[in-house]
Amino acid sequence: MKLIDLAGILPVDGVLPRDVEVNGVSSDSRQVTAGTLFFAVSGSKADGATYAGDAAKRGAVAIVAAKGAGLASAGIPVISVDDPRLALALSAAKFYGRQPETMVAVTGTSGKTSVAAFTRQIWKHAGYAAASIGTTGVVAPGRNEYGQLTTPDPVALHKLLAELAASGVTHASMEASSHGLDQRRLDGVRLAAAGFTNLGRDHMDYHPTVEEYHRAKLRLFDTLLPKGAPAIVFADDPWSKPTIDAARAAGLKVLTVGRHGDFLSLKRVEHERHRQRAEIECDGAIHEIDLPLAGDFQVANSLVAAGLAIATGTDVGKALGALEYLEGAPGRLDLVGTTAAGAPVYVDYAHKPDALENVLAAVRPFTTGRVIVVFGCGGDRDRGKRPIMGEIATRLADVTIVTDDNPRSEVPETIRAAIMAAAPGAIEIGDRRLAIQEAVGMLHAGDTLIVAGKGHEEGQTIGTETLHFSDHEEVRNALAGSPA
Ligand SMILES: CC(=O)N[C@H]1[C@@H](OP(=O)(O)OP(=O)(O)OC[C@H]2O[C@@H](n3ccc(=O)[nH]c3=O)[C@H](O)[C@@H]2O)O[C@H](CO)[C@@H](O)[C@@H]1O[C@H](C)C(=O)N[C@@H](C)C(=O)N[C@H](CCC(=O)O)C(=O)O
Ligand SMILES: Nc1ncnc2c1ncn2[C@@H]1O[C@H](COP(=O)(O)OP(=O)(O)OP(=O)(O)O)[C@@H](O)[C@H]1O
Ligand SMILES: N[C@H](CCC[C@H](N)C(=O)O)C(=O)O
Ligand SMILES: [Mg+2]
Repeated sequence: MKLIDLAGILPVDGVLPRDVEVNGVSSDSRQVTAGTLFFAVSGSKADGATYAGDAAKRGAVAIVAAKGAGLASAGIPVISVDDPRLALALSAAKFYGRQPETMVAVTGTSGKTSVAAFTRQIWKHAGYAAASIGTTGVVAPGRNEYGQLTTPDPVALHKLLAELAASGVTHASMEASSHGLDQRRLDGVRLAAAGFTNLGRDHMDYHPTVEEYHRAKLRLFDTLLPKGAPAIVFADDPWSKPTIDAARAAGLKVLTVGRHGDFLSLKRVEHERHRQRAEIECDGAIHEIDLPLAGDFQVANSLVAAGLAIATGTDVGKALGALEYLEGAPGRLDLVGTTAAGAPVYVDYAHKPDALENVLAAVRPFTTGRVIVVFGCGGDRDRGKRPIMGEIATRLADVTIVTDDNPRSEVPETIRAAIMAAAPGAIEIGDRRLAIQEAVGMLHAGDTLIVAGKGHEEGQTIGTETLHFSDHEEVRNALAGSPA
């Protein structure tokens, strides 16, 4: 790519000859090689401007920096912009070029991974080559990779989108995290539609208030979606109305789903143990769907996913019919096994209050005995959620075992103590393996066990070390060793 190709994005004129070759874009000086355009962004730990000299030494062709960054001494040309993160996202989109023709994104506190996975499955069922991108990684035809971030950084994202498009993927669904939206990671993505699931307490270590957290999520609707594009909004959440209002004000075509939904209206749900029967009305016609997943929230996620698929051209009957074949995203109310007496054990990714509340409520209807929960809270994350989750667990479960999640740099006992302070009667077992064994050993016929917080994760981070750890493996081992 020539520098001039970025003319619509960056004020390149007069900085360098127009035909200078740019052979890469990066915001990480460590990734810079000869010919890379380096973007100095200010982050949570460092200011990229500090690394301008490093980038220059490694052969950067120029530096894109915030106005007033004062990089005159870097020794290479500096292009000043208002928003270097935005400039990076748009430049990465331009540099890598191709994206799947139909891209959708979903945001919300809970359900993003599930909705992205369901949308991919619906499209696949309808015959499209489809991909999903999110917390559990990238899934596409012939591709299944573990990922680091829920919303990848724009350079990695656009490289991936170009690869997917080149491999024939026409439809892709992705998660839009509040960090990703705030940090402009999605700004260069050409979105056809977007979805909203719900809003609850999350990432209070990053967003100062829940209103600001909501505003970050709203960028998807009021800034990123083109006017007139469909916004699929779950209608039964306390934050649905402000989201609908904002999407309408932004000139979007708002399609609501759920019990209060107009586009896909949920008329009735009958719970069975590991499945549920739902009656969904669309355009005056009732569709009876046998959903092979447990949990009210999975009905909500299925409706948002079906809404996204239908709004981007999938036939209604095909989209709703595909719900009968859905597989849950790994580690989301994931039935790992049952005891000999038939008590189910689920691994679930609930690591925030609303998710924990939902998952515990979801299993109650089919639990004739006790609901038992094993969970902890991650270190170096929002401390405020710890007592809230302790209260929810003891209110909704019959037996609560408080254990370690990813303690990271914090003292595990301190994290547990903060949960225990609001969890009267809870049992404390720091070692997650022992906690799972103990819980499985307690199960009688009719009981349900939820091991919450780590879902699909394959490691446990203690200090700076991540050791292999899988709730799925631990549950299977405990079930194999359990007598009853
Ligand atoms: C707090 C946060 O969101 N951090 C993300 C952010 O980093 P940052 O911009 O704050 O970077 P920084 O470390 O302060 O450095 C500033 C700049 O200096 C650059 N630098 C740094 C060192 C150097 O030698 N040279 C150099 O150029 C860095 O590359 C960066 O551009 O941008 C980076 C690139 O995109 C991300 O990798 C990084 O994610 C960190 C690892 C992270 O843990 N993020 C989590 C909190 C996150 O984003 N989570 C969300 C939501 C999860 C969910 O609930 O689903 C997600 O989307 O995954
Ligand atoms: N629609 C929903 N409403 C409430 N809780 C939900 C919903 N969907 C999922 N959950 C709960 O949240 C957990 C995470 O679900 P999922 O991974 O789909 O959401 P996410 O938004 O991608 O979360 P994260 O931001 O942690 O990646 C599930 O394991 C379940 O406990
Ligand atoms: N994307 C989230 C995942 C949290 C998962 C939980 N197991 C924890 O470690 O707190 C985060 O990094 O905050
Ligand atoms: Mg996710």
